[in-house]
Amino acid sequence: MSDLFDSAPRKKKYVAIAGNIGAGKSSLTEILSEYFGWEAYFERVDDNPYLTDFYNDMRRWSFNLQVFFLSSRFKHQQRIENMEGSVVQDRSIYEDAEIFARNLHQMDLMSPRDYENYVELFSIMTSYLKPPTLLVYLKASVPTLVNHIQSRGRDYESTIRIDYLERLQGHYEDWISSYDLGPKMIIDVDELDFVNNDADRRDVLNRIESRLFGLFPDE
Ligand SMILES: Nc1ncnc2c1ncn2[C@@H]1O[C@H](COP(=O)(O)OP(=O)(O)OP(=O)(O)O)[C@@H](O)[C@H]1O
Ligand SMILES: Nc1nc(=O)c2ncn([C@H]3C[C@H](O)[C@@H](CO)O3)c2[nH]1
Repeated sequence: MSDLFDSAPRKKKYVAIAGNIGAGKSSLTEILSEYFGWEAYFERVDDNPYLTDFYNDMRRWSFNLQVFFLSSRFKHQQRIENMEGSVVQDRSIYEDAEIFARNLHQMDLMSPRDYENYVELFSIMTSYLKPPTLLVYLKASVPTLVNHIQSRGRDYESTIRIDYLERLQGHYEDWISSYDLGPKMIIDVDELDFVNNDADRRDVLNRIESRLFGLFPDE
C-alpha cells in the first residue's frame, strides 16, 4: 500500500503560512522547507528599507512600506508560479491588503487617497496570481504573540502596542473565516511549541502532510 502511495507522482505544492506578527510563520516555513526539501520564500525583513522608520512614525511611512511589501511579495509570487518544484511561503500576499493596509487605513494612519491607490494596485497585481494549494493559518492569542515578539527581541518592534496587535488579530479572524480562494487549515499554536518541542513539531508536520498527501487531499 505505502509503496504504491509513495510512488504516485506528486503534484507541485504551494503552501503559504499566514498569521499575525510573531505567530511563528518564519519558523514553520523553515521547518517545512527542511522537512519536505522545498524552496522557502521569506518576507523581506532584515533588509527592509522602511520597517524601522514605519514603527517610529506609522502615518508617514505606511504607504511606502505597503508598496514595498507588495512589490517584493509579487516578485516572489512570480518566481513561485514559474518554478517546477514545490514551495513554502512565509505570509501570503493577501495579508498585506486584507490585514495590514486595511488596519492602517482604519486607524487613520493611511489617508483615504493613499489607501484607494494601494487597493487599486493590489487588485490589479493579485488578479494575475494563483492562490496557494494550501493556506495554513497559525492562530495565536495576543499574549502568545507578545511572548514570541519579546523572545525574538527585534529592536524596532519594541514600539508595537498591544492594541495594534489586537486590531490585527480582529482582521485576521474576519479574513480567515471568509477566505475562499482555496483550501485552508487552521493550527492553534497557543499550546504548541513546534520550535523547541520535537513531539509538537512532528504533530504539526503530520497534520500538514496528511492534508497535502493523505488519501483525501483537497485536490
Ligand atoms: N509555537 C511556538 N512556540 C514557542 N516559540 C515560538 C513558536 N513559534 C515561534 N516561536 C518563537 O517566536 C519568535 C517569533 O517567531 P517567528 O519569527 O517564526 O514569527 P513570525 O510569525 O514569522 O513573525 P513575523 O510576523 O514578525 O514575521 C521566534 O523567536 C520563534 O523562535
Ligand atoms: N505594516 C505592515 N504591512 C505589511 O504588509 C507587513 N508585513 C509584515 N509586516 C511587519 C510585521 C513585522 O513587524 C515584520 C515582519 O513580519 O514586518 C508588515 N507591516
